[in-house]
Amino acid sequence: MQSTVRVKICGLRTPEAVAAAAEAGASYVGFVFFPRSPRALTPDEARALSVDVPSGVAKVGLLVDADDALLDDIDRLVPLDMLQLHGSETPERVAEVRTRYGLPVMKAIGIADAADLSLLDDFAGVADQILVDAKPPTAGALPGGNGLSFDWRLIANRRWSLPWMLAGGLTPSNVAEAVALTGAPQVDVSSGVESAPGVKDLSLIKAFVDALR
Ligand SMILES: O=C(O)c1ccccc1NCC(=O)[C@H](O)[C@H](O)COP(=O)(O)O
Repeated sequence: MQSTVRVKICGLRTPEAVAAAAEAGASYVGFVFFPRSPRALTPDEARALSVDVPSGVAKVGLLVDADDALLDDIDRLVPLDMLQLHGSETPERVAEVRTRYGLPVMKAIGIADAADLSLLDDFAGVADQILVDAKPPTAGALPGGNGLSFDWRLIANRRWSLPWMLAGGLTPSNVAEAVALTGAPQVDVSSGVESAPGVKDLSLIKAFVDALR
């Protein structure tokens, strides 16, 4: 299958994983700045890793309800191309972050059932992209990166007002089906290319991208 689907590999922590993502053909790499995550990086660690990202591959910083102090640190140290806001940020906060840091913002929206779909429209005209992810299973779970899918039929045939990316429980085995069903122009994966939480498997990264080609 020939495909132009753009891929984001999220939660990278080593130069080897960054190289594997770039060599496989990923368009984006994601750095997680959420201390409770097994994939968390400090701004200094992300700065060191960003040197290994080839030009043409966008560096995305993932944050969860971050305050300006953390964002200021990251902005000072890490040459990011996009911010991914993965908490309960409001449209007003998204607009504020976008203006303050001068970077495109991708807002993550968690979907569990049809009632959640209206949230997708709340960020039109505010965010640059929407990341459509599975809603976290419980209040204490990580806000994302749980390897869980939602019912893709909920967004099949949807008309989108913003560029968007599909996430949540994607793997080398199911990503082609997910794209066929939803028409996703872009996909994002973390757990599905790991051998353990926070440990990327280089062959799974390649298999994931190859599954779309
Ligand atoms: O990855 C994390 O640990 C994480 C922590 C807090 C918020 C979001 C997080 N990850 C989100 C992602 O990696 C992706 O954007 C996406 O949700 C895919 O996750 P997965 O289902 O693991 O492929």
